[in-house]
Amino acid sequence: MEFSDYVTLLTCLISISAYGFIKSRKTENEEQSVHATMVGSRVSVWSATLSVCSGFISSISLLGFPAEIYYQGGMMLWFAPMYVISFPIVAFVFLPVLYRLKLTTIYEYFERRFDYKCRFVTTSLFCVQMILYNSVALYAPSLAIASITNIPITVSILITAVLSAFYISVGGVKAGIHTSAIQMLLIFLTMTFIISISLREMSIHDVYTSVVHGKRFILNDFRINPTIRHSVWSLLIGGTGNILALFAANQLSIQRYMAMDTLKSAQKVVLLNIVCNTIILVSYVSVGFLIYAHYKDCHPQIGNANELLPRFVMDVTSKYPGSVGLFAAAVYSAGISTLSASFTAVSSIVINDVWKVYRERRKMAPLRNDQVQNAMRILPIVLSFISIFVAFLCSMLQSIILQVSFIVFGAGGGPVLGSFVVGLFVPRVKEKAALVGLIGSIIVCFSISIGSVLVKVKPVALELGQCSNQTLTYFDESFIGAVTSTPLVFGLERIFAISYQYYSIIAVVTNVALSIVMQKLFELCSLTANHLPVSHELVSPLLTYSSSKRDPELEAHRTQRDTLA
Ligand SMILES: O=C(O)CCCC[C@@H]1SC[C@@H]2NC(=O)N[C@@H]21
Repeated sequence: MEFSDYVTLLTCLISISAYGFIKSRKTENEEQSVHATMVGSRVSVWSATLSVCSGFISSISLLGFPAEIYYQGGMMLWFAPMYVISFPIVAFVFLPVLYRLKLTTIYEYFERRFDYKCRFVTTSLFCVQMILYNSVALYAPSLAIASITNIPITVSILITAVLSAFYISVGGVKAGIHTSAIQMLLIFLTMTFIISISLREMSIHDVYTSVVHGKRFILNDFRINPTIRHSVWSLLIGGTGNILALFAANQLSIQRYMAMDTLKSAQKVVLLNIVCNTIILVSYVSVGFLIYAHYKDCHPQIGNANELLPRFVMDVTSKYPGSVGLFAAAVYSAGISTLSASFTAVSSIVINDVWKVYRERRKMAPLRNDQVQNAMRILPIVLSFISIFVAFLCSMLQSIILQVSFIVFGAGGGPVLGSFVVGLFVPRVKEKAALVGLIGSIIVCFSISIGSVLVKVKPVALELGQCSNQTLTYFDESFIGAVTSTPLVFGLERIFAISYQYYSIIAVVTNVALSIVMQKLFELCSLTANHLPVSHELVSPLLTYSSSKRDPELEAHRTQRDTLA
């Protein structure tokens, strides 16, 4: 990186920090309640939309998606129709319940619907999931920065962690929401810049011809084999599961929705995310295709697939002063916005679902505002130390970070989503059965995730170009989904080879099925009396609506009961 790049990088980062700081100072006295400290309040729809969008667009997506397209082709574009299916489900199926119950964290729901044990297991799972995710999210920008500067990756990891903890401890959630909105705009700007600079050296027609010739213009893999990594089905069905796990059952998103004044504005935020996520997805695909077209005659030899985009930016845009710095700022801020948001989410969970509940159960005095505010400043710092440690471990792995994070969300978020679905749609299931369903789905998902490492899937070697005899071996292991490893007992290798996109759906199906079966069993053994009805506000309005249609008397009774209450 040149001097001008360092100036651009620092200017962007300092301006974003200053903006977050000023915004948070301005509103410091506005929000003193425990609720506001943890979820923020009165944020505009656009700020919240951009911040929800940026919540899960860290450097992992920024580096991972274009590399994925470059190595495997454009199938990921099927995420766009998948967003059109999944985000409305979040907005109209899950959000109304969260709003009706005025929850600060989603885990409160599990206690109200089931019991404290269910809340405890889902809370712990969330913390483990986010600590793993944070570590990958910390490693990704550090890797990018290390590959375009002389800064060693270890130093880069430390700087990123300190900056994210700083954002939150200085400004609280509100600063996080405002800075992440600005950071999202910076990401859009940078992607547009990379695309326009690249299109100066090749025409759209050249790019199209190259990707068609290089078999990257793949959009029509309709095979139903679940071991195919990216088929239309794995991306539509499995992708929907992933989006629901991320945007309906993850506190990182929920805390942003709950910062909206009304359900309607929160729903708008979720629906606008279809637009934001589609725009950014189209930019990943365009950049992936541009990278392929640029290197079609001589592909770069890089140590790690995630270094592909930084290398391309260095090769193509470095003649424009400050452009590499702009890219570095976007990658860094993508990382920082996600990290700061997830540090806040985990801190808020530890306070609300562990500390507060512990005191309540011990009949101790409720937490004071100043205690909550101090904890919200200190906890992000503690969490960043833990993440730094795990990120150092990540730097020893040579894994594909995008896939790793989807596995973490699938195995960690899928079971929680499953319990949410059981809670909302299967009123018959009570706490004991729900807990077995939850733990069963965690065991299944973790086993598949760990097992997937054991299975070697047939690699596809692709011609790289005329400049050497290299062959392309990244990312393509499960391209055709043919399992070639030694068969395991009971044909387990087929299960372990299932596309990582399906992990959330597998978790949901396992959780729901197991909960229903166990409930039946418990009822048969009379372990759980099934007489007590579940409060109607804890089940999906869709269910109460349809049951009231069938049973108007029941609904009349409920209305009367609610009026009295
Ligand atoms: O980038 C990350 O931190 C992890 C990967 C998350 C992928 C999801 S898919 C929907 C949303 N849009 C993106 O561009 N990335 C996230």
